[in-house]
Amino acid sequence: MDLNRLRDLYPAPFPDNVPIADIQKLSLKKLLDDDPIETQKMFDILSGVGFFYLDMMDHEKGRKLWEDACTAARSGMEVFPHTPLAEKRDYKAPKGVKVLDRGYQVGAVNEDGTPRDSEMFMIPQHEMLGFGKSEWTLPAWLAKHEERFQNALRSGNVIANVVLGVLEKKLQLAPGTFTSLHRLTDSSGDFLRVIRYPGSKDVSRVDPLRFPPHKDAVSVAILFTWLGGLQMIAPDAPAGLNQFMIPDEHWRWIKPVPGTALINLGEAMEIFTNGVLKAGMHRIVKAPGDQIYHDKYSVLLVARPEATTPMKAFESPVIPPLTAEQAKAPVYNSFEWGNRRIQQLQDFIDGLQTRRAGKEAKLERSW
Ligand SMILES: O=C(O)CCC(=O)C(=O)O
Ligand SMILES: [Fe+2]
Repeated sequence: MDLNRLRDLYPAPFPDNVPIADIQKLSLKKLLDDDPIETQKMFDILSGVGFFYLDMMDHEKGRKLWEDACTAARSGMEVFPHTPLAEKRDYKAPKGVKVLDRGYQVGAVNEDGTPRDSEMFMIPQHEMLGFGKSEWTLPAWLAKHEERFQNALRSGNVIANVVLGVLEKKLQLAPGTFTSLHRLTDSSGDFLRVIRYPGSKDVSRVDPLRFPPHKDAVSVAILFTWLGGLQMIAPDAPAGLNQFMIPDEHWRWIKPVPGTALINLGEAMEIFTNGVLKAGMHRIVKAPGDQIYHDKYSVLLVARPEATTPMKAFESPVIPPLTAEQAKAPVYNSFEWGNRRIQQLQDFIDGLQTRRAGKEAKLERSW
């Protein structure tokens, strides 16, 4: 891969003196060919550590998605720093819709009006590709990039369904059990997210946490990122730690690998398989080493279950049946479930802000 063409995405090297996560790289071509060794590896990873790099370079569908992701990141570079905050904030999600599949979001804002930790915009797949009847349109500051977003969304759905197709087979579920719930045309809250984490000028004063520990409230997440900052919990960290209180020593850096996507599952897959598959916990901190001075961009594509899907376990010889206690829990549909999970994370973030500020503090949100 010609990294010279990607200088803008890799402005500084990843340092070699930080503890990195040991993450395997799988071949998209082999997964598409239903290679028994590669599909078994994927299943083992997704029922264990939860993250793998997917080589985008060994199949045409992967090369296409990689290009689309780089292009989406460059759209972010074009619009984020050059669009007034008020205009960005005008791109809102409708009230009550929490699944974060559309709109602009910014956390804390500096005194000079620039985002402190992160800013992001989301593009809803269903509307962006023109499915269903909808009045929805992109705001003016993003409209020029419409075709790029459409391309990335289409490519992302293809790759998510490769992963889901392998998983349903490994779980001895009927063909289509997962893939029929994640069609490109479904109304499901699938989205493209482009995130910018501003670089720091004064590193001594920065709060390292950019995005608190979380699991994604989705089925499959496909992440492209070029600078460090993303971390996962070390596989040998003690079990049962409070998700928000895990000490730094138990986190490992995820080193971005050119030409790959980082794949993890979200909590929907834990529910569908009653815990056989695992959603990887992750957080984002300031980029390591000299990367800290540069703006970091991420491009995330997610697949979610179709909106009316009941969020409960499927039956299969390899999925443990629900205990009597589990069976008592209410079953939400995918849309309700997604809204509740995001609300819970937001409540947590606001609680954290409040504790830090010593007084009631709610992040300003654009929805
Ligand atoms: O920016 C990243 O590396 C990951 C962002 C993330 O975890 C998310 O948007 O859910
Ligand atoms: Fe995430």
